[in-house]
Amino acid sequence: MTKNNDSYGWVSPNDFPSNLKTSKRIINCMTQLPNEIVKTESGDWKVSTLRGSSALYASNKALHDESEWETHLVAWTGEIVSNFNKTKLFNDSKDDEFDKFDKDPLYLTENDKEEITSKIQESNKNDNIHPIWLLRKDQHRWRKYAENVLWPAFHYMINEPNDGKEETSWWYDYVKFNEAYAAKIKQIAKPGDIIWIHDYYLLLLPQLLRMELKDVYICHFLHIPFPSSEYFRCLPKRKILLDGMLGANQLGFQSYSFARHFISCCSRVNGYETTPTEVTVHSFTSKVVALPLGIDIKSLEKDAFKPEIEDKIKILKELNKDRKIIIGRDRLDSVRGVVQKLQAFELFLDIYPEWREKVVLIQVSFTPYYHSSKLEKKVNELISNINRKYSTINYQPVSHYNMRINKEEYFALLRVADLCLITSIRDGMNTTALEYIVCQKLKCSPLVLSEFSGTTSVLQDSIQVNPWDSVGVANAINESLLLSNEKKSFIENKLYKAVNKNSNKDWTCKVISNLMNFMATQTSSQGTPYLNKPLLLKSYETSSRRMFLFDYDGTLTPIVRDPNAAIPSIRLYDILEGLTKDPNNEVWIISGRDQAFLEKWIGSKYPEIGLSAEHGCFMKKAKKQEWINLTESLDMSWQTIVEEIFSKYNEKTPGTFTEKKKVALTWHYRKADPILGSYQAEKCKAELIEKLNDKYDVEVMSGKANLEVRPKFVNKGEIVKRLVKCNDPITQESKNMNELPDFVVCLGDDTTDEDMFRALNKIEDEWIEEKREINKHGSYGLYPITVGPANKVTVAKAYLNDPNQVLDTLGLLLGKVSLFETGGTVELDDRGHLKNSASSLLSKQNREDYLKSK
Ligand SMILES: O=P(O)(O)OC[C@H]1O[C@H](O[C@H]2O[C@H](CO)[C@@H](O)[C@H](O)[C@H]2O)[C@H](O)[C@@H](O)[C@@H]1O
Repeated sequence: MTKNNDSYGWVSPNDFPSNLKTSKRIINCMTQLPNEIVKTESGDWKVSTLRGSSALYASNKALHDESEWETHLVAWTGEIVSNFNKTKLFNDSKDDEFDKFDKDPLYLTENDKEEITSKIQESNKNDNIHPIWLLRKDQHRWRKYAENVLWPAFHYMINEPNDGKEETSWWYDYVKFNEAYAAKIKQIAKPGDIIWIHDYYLLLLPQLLRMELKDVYICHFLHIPFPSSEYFRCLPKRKILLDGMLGANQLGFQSYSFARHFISCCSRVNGYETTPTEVTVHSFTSKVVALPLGIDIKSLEKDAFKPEIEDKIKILKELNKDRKIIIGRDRLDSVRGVVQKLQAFELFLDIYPEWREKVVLIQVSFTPYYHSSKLEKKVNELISNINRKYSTINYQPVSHYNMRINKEEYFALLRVADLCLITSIRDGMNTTALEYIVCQKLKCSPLVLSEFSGTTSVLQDSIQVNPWDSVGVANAINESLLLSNEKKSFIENKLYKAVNKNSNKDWTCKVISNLMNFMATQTSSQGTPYLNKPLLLKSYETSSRRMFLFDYDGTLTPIVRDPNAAIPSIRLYDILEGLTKDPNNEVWIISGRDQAFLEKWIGSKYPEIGLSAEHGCFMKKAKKQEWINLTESLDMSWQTIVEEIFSKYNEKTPGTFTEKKKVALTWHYRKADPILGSYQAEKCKAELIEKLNDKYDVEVMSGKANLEVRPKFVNKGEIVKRLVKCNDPITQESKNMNELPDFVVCLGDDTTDEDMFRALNKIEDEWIEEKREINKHGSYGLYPITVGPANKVTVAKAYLNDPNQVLDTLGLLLGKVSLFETGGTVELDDRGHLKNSASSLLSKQNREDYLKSK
């Protein structure tokens, strides 16, 4: 299918910054295809155009038809409707995992899928459409987490307290939904692609993609509001959701106030480093931008000013005689403020009697499938009241059309109106408001717009109201209807210019060019990615000589104020027990702690664990009693000098103390006043360096609210090197090829742990140089992983946020934790069952039986 070749005014792939690779392709990921798929009674597949989200689909279409970008669309099919069994497809019946009774015609053959795909491509005149098939019996399940949890919270509504069971099953489906997109995109993505993800159904997708794809540019755009951190923090999955979004290089919002809330959540909820326009997590920076969505003005003007519309306008005028027409068009859900609108309109007629019989409100509503009958009842009651109160024999103040009206009637209403009233209590972008402004370019009627709508960021010159202030809204209606023609056209002019300046095409171009400009400033599109846990799991399952090299404080246990209180949790013991039980696992703890601490809390309980104390000064092999001192022959006279300096600072700084180990000495200032503590630490460090550096072979290290001094001769990296490469870490006798580990997980949080990661990276480089064979997952199975905080510079290849996530990850390897708890990722079959799971296999069998029986 060919392009129009009207690339004028489009951002061009040739403008891509020269330091960046481009494939000249954009992969758009949307919640649903722009089509409805129906199986008719004759058994044919019918594909028709879906109503709604027109601005979004228009953006993809124009990119494909007019620009130089090769544009792809990845989207879910939506609920496939079978006319035989409509109710069944949409009912909420419990979907039993085994699909025992699932014999409905939703079983699609590969031929069915091909036929539907080609009909979709034909209907959109676009060959690059890639449907996502998720063919479970209860097709509605894929929407539930997004619509029952995210949507309300993002619109400042919190659900009733609940036991969380239902929400957990919705969450599993949400993860799977995102996962299905990731799997499809992985099949089609190429280096240099822009992957543009839309909206709140796909908040996990950016991170899922970043874990697996290299050299792609990911942007996400949220079409609904983003709430303040006080609301967002109520979501149990708040941290995973933010991390999911932060896999994107650029995050777009409808207005800066939404962007600001997002940034504040990143810093308040996840503790990340932020600026007013950026969030940085493990050296990876996401740009946060406010780019309000625009509409397709050209095609709207063409449609809204067609001759057929004039006839409809005439009829509307005749019906309403010389009365002023106020128009409202809203989805009937709790955030559109229809109740507030009706209350304000009633008040308007109460306090401005001169307008009675002279003004009508034509309210067009459509009830979404998730409608609340309570709301519908309230709206109907209010309308009856107003009409009862103010109707006359030839006048009815409110006409309510609760239906989807056709396009022509909609445009006629927007054009004939004397006022448009939008009182939403929260929305992202109200396209009715934008369309109204375009339709009013000749008549210039005013727009009264809620200040809680994201649309105000574009329509700054509209007459803005607080929908909660009925008197204020009533007054605004009166004043707007009394505006002089001159004033009206002055305002309309400004508003029209604002809408025109931000067309759908402008919005599309701005999202892309902002992303490109930002990427040009970044040295790498990657940063340190979040740990790819499914890959780690696969690698674990297919390896047989595994090593686990753990730092202790801040990695296996959270940092606490008192070093003596940082003792292992029951959960940690349970995990260490599981790991050591497997004869294929060798476990080491490589810590700054002294022997006594490690012996007491680890060695005495798990003699199978090897221990390294005081940053490599001492070692104790698994199942051995004796500790080996690697620093035996060294001069230790520096200890007295260090102790003296530390005690001087202890006296000067309340709350500080010295931890004296056998070799290393640590000065702790966590309990001191934070500002004084850091200040004294800097001075103390300088003094130590001055007194020690030339004379002794020791290192002064800044740790977590501490200063440590230990011999330079050994460090944690040296220990890692010996453990991985040698049969005996003391004699350093090398391992044979077939003795080398095929899986090494090395976890640490502190600067001293970077030595371990560096050592592991060096081993990997050597193995690459030696052209050693890689495993079937494309690596040597070496995993240097850093554990928060997010702002540190690291040489690790992946990150986890905190010790809790460390235990989750280890629990995953031991089969104690589900992948869903960790935010993905899982492989699915085309029905959304876990691939190769019992339910997937049974479902497949049922499908085959069903097809045979036909
Ligand atoms: O190598 P590690 O196992 O990470 O040990 C490093 C140091 O950890 C301990 O201090 C740190 O953790 C304490 C408990 O959470 C905390 O109170 C303190 O502020 C941290 O600096 C330990 O006391 C040191 O001996 C270790 O060298």
